[in-house]
Amino acid sequence: ADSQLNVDTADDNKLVKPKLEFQSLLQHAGATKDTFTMKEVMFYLGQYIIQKQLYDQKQQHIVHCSQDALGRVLGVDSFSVKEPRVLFAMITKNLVAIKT
Ligand SMILES: COc1nc(N(C)C)ncc1-n1nc2c(c1C(C)C)[C@H](c1ccc(C#N)cc1)N(c1cc(Cl)c[nH]c1=O)C2=O
Repeated sequence: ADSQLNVDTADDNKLVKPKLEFQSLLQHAGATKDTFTMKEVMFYLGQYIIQKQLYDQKQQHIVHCSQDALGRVLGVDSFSVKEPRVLFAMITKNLVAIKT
């Protein structure tokens, strides 16, 4: 099944399909389609975080999302943008690799 294919976060030619709640979050950030490259996913999520000012005013690499759909989707109350492995692990749980 598709969800068994591991989402290749490095290969920007691979397309991924966000699961339902994640899809609506990306649309909130301006996305108008339902399949993305990983770079596009990170771009829209980044826009979402900046637009909703979810970052910590003091330590701006910390994102607080416990009161936001982002926290429900990623399954954490906060995270640091400086931890790529942790970030990609949380995000890829919400994506399905598209067979191409
Ligand atoms: C709080 O963050 C920031 N705050 C500020 N202020 C001035 C307050 N300026 C820049 C950033 N910032 N730094 C990084 C990112 C951002 C914005 C776009 C959220 C992106 C990023 C991080 C997390 C997600 C998710 N969910 C999506 C994209 N990012 C990335 C991290 C990784 Cl691992 C891959 N690609 C990225 O763009 C960074 O390193």
